[in-house]
Parts: sequence; structure tokens; C-alpha cells
Amino acid sequence: MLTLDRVTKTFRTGTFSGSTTTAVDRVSFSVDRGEVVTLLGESGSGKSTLGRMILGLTSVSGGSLTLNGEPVRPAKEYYRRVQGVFQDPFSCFNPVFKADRIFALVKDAYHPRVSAADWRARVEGAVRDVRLDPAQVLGKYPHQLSGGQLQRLLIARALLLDGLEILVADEITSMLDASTRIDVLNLLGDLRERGLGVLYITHDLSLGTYLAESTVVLRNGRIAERGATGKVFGNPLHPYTRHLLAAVPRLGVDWVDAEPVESCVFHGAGADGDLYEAEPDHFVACARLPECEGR
Ligand SMILES: Nc1ncnc2c1ncn2[C@@H]1O[C@H](COP(=O)(O)OP(=O)(O)OP(=O)(O)O)[C@@H](O)[C@H]1O
Repeated sequence: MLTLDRVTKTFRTGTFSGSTTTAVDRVSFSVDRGEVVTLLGESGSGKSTLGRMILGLTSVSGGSLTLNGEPVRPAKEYYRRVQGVFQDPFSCFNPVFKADRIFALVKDAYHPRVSAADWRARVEGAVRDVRLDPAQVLGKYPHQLSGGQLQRLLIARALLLDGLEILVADEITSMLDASTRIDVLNLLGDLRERGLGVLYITHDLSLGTYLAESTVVLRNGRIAERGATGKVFGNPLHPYTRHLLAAVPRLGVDWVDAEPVESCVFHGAGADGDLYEAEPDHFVACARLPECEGR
């Protein structure tokens, strides 16, 4: 299980790094094997920063990250168990090499003693697992493959690591057409059946709720609400979650921004990073959080 406990990220910004931006502020949740957790929030809410901290691509300013109780140390052994797939698959492939060269890199780093024939069989198996035909995709250059095919090859690469436990999938469907998107989401569902934990990062509510057992709603780097997906969206308690649900564009209905909240029954919750437990597996922050913190 991957556990985040009050994880915080502060960036130095401004001229001569004279000011700071808190992109992620005391965020706590976990991703267990065999479950999909959706991390949902608008642009700039801190989703990718969280994903990058989990993958060791940016440092953690505060709080702790643990995998099965052990502090996360982003090194070779960690990446055998935790991998990421990102929004733009094209940027992950070198255009002058055949796309399946990414598999050779995994072999060199993690499976140097596997024979060429065995490795070929493993690669073909992983490619079939992501619902691609090896004969159609292996040996091709990135420009000869679609975004969806490249995205699946990246997932296949992660599957070649014996012992993969957690996959961080950051906006992996946002460049795909509607039918390919559902295919890739269903693939994440298959990975869950195989015992993987998936953190699915998205700004798209409809996709986020499609598969996930648990949902974390992030706003301005803080958790507004989290818990079982059915509870968070069946009984949304934070005005931001309600606003997200109401924000689906409808023909003939004018868009209105979120109403300011006069008072909040959960006043105080979230001010120290701990949320109010409204019901089992359903947590919510105060809707007037800055005021709770005296800001
Ligand atoms: N390297 C950085 N230096 C300074 N500020 C940063 C840096 N990376 C991110 N931020 C800031 O942190 C906040 C969160 O950014 P992040 O990319 O995590 O949001 P996001 O929810 O993933 O947004 P999007 O959906 O648009 O990708 C933003 O205010 C962003 O400007």
C-alpha cells in the first residue's frame, strides 16, 4: 500500500526565488493494491505535483510517503514496484528509434540475464495484456503508431517489471478519442483485477468516476473531500464537489460559477490537514478553510 501522510510541496517562485507557492498542502490518502483511486481537481490544483512526488520526480517538502510501511526512496528497487504513465505518450519515445526500444531499456536495467528469446516472449505477452497485437506494433517507429497504441506500450513496459504494485496514471486519457479513452480506462480496470493499485489523475469528472473505488477531490493543493466514490458523488458534502458535479455543460443552460459559502457545518475541519469524517469512508474539509486557518 502506498500511503501519503500530510504530504506538502512548496516551490520557490518569483524573482530570485523570493516567494513561495504551496502546490500541495498536507494531503493524506492511500492507494492499496487491487484498487483504483481517482485524484480529481481543476487545473493548478496540485494533481501532477502529487504524482511527481510519488514518482520521485520532484522532492517532498513536508509529510511522508511510504510504500508498505517503508519510507519511499526513489531508486531502482522502488521503480520496480511503482511506475508512472503520463499524458503525452509521444514525448516518452525517441522518434529515431523503434517504439519497442523502450522494452530493451527495461531488460538492460532489470532483467539483464533473461535470454533474448525469453524476453521476446515476455514482451509479446505484455503487449497482448494491453490488448495490442505484437505483429501490428512491434518494430514500428513512434510516428507509425497512434497515441492510444503508444500509451498502451508504456503501460506494457510497466507490466514487464516483476513486482509492479502501483501505477500512477497522470491524465493518460486526455489526448485520446472517446472510444480509445474507454478502452484505456477498461485496461486500468484489468490491471486492478491483476492486483495492481492505480492512481488515476484526471480533471475529468465523468472519467474519474468510471472505475474508481475511491476518489480524492483536490482544490488549491488541499483535499476538499475524499472517500468511497459512491459516497463522495452520491452525497457530495463540500460545495466544490457539488460544483464539479453541476459543471457538466448542458445545452441551453448558462454556466454559473460556484456560489460563495456563508457558513460551513464542517467549520474547523481540514485546518490542520485532518478532515471531518462525515460517515465511514467519507471525509470532508471546511468550505471556508482559509478562514479556519485565520487567513
Ligand atoms: N516547478 C514549479 N515551480 C513553481 N510552481 C510550480 C511548479 N510546478 C507546479 N507549480 C505550481 O503548482 C501548482 C499546481 O500545479 P500542478 O501542475 O500540480 O497542477 P495540476 O492540478 O496538475 O494542473 P493541470 O491539470 O493543469 O496539469 C500550480 O499553481 C503551479 O503553477
